[in-house]
Amino acid sequence: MKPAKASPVPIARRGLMLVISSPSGAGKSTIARTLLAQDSQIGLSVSVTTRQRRPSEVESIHYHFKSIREFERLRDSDALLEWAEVHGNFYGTPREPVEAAMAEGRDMLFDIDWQGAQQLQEKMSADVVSIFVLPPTMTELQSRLHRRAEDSEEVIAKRLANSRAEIAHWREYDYVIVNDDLDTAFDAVQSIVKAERLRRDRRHGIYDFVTKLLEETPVL
Ligand SMILES: Nc1ncnc2c1ncn2[C@@H]1O[C@H](COP(=O)(O)OP(=O)(O)OP(=O)(O)O)[C@@H](O)[C@H]1O
Ligand SMILES: Nc1nc2c(ncn2[C@@H]2O[C@H](COP(=O)(O)O)[C@@H](O)[C@H]2O)c(=O)[nH]1
Repeated sequence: MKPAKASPVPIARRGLMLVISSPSGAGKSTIARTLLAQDSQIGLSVSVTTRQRRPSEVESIHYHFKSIREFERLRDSDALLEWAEVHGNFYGTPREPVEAAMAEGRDMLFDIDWQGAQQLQEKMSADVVSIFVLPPTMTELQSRLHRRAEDSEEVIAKRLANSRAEIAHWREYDYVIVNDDLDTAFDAVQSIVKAERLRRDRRHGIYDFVTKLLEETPVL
């Protein structure tokens, strides 16, 4: 009897999950914004948070601002792909937009902390590409938080106090970049995205090739 021919199941090309983390003030949101402005193929995952809105922030563009009760309702109904308490507030990634983007092969950017990065890595490691951004010095980190002038002295002090513990997670990331000169740091991120897309597309191309190869009927 002839062995049954393997019937390969075609896989759709999935989107990249680009995770960017850093201690507060190192510049990840600045880099993320520039990337989103220059690369229309990447969408931003807009998080939910219980933090107070900053004067410069717009609802549903920067965050979905929620009460603690609303956040808990989302978390408890499994509507968040990951969540964490960061600097005394809750933050989480809405699940539905991410699953839709991945299934449609659209790339997504996540500006989330190391706890969120760990959770995405555990759940969707094949799709995750993670980047950790370091400040050039701790003094410059402090200056950037002051120059940004968006948070109170108390909040800045708390974020600086947390920065060393956050930096300790740098080894868990695929790439680590130092954001000294912004253009140089941005170039590095762009190169990472380009290389990872090539890797993903090549893997996908090889999959299609192998699928066709196995479908061939051998001439005996
Ligand atoms: N390379 C750089 N040189 C000088 N200033 C920078 C550089 N990168 C970012 N900044 C400035 O530093 C401040 C903090 O940047 P940003 O808000 O992007 O930090 P962040 O890492 O996203 O912080 P948070 O986690 O608190 O959101 C901003 O005022 C930004 O304009
Ligand atoms: N685990 C998650 N962390 C998140 C999310 N959204 C943002 N963040 C991180 O929180 C801190 C503080 O952000 P800020 O806007 O208050 O300065 C920063 O490290 C963000 O990356 C999330 O959905 N999940």
